[in-house]
Amino acid sequence: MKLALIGFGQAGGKVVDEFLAFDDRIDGGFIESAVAVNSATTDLKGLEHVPRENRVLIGQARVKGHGVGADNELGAAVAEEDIDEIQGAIDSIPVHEIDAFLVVAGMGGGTGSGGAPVLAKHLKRIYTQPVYGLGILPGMDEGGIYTLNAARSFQTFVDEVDNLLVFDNDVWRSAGESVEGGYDRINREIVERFGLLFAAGEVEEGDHVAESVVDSSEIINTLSNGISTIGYASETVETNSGLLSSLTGGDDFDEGAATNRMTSLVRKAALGRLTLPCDVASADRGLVVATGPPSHLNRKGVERGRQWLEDETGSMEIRGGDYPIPHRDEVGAIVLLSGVTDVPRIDQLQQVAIEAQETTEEVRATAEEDFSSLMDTGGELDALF
Ligand SMILES: Nc1nc2c(ncn2[C@@H]2O[C@H](COP(=O)(O)OP(=O)(O)OP(=O)(O)O)[C@@H](O)[C@H]2O)c(=O)[nH]1
Repeated sequence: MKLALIGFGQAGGKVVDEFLAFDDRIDGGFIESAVAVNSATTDLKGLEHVPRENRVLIGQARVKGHGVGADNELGAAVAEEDIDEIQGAIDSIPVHEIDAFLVVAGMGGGTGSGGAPVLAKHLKRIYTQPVYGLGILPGMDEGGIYTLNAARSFQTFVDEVDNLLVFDNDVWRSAGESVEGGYDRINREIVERFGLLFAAGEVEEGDHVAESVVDSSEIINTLSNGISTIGYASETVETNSGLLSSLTGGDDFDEGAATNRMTSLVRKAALGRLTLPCDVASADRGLVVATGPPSHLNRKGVERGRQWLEDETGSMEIRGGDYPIPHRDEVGAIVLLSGVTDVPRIDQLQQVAIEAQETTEEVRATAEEDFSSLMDTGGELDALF
């Protein structure tokens, strides 16, 4: 499906940059336009693939290009104040050509965490296309302010978008990895999963169209509301595209083995590491996509995988299809789980938000008490004079 990508904040911009590189690499054609929005000049300068004219600096009047320093209320305020600047870049997007907007942001910082929900609300008010979010959760060891920002803005972002796709940095960290090196690898993992999903809905005529190819309406119908997570599993295969194969006129492809392989890849994808770990059974809808060289994609395998997911989730809304990618030596299964509700990390974030709210109320109540006793003392003092 064709997307307009908008990266908000540093993480958002970097991930959008990586999406552009990925789309180019797989010849996916799923990105119509890409925009990056930030309150920090250096972050915008560091991007490689987002066109310069599509990089928007906001909040100049307040923070002079230095970022909002993890203050997500300020992030939201500068996004609201400079929404016209952002709209100026969006005006260059041929919106009638796109199937959806995707707003990408790290939930732990200030600019993206505060600004992404503001932008999503604005887009929904103006356009009829669905507006999806891709929210990146902070690692647990990043410090309280990051968790608190994520806890505060997560629900707002969910409420403003048609669906929030979630990636939890914490689950994808590797021990001993440098932060920067870690993000480069993590960003590749992000774009491979979400990119393959969106590219799946963008198979054009002449692109080896199989009967059961996934189309964008199936992705849109799966992403109906709430939050989503993605699982992915792949296996290297012999593509037999070499000289021997062209001489013998084909390969000794084993249909039964391909069916079993696909069924087990679907299970591995759903039960392995998800972008946001959750109880698979709590999903409301799902989509199974088989990717890889057309000769290795078989309908029975996808169908069995789809039925298995139906049993696991008890949902009647599990869709399935192919995304043929010629010249790839990997067969893979993408499992999109949407409307998931049993998510320990989100429960934990909600708890943090509740505690923060209670602390704020306690602080306010104590301040009010102190103030009124000060006033009483003031009254007594007045009486003395
Ligand atoms: N996956 C991933 N996460 C990142 C990356 N860079 C930062 N993050 C995460 O994003 C959060 C910080 O958000 P940023 O995007 O850096 O902050 P910002 O929105 O630019 O806001 P300010 O810097 O406060 O103005 C942290 O929780 C990091 O874990 C990245 O390249 N990839």
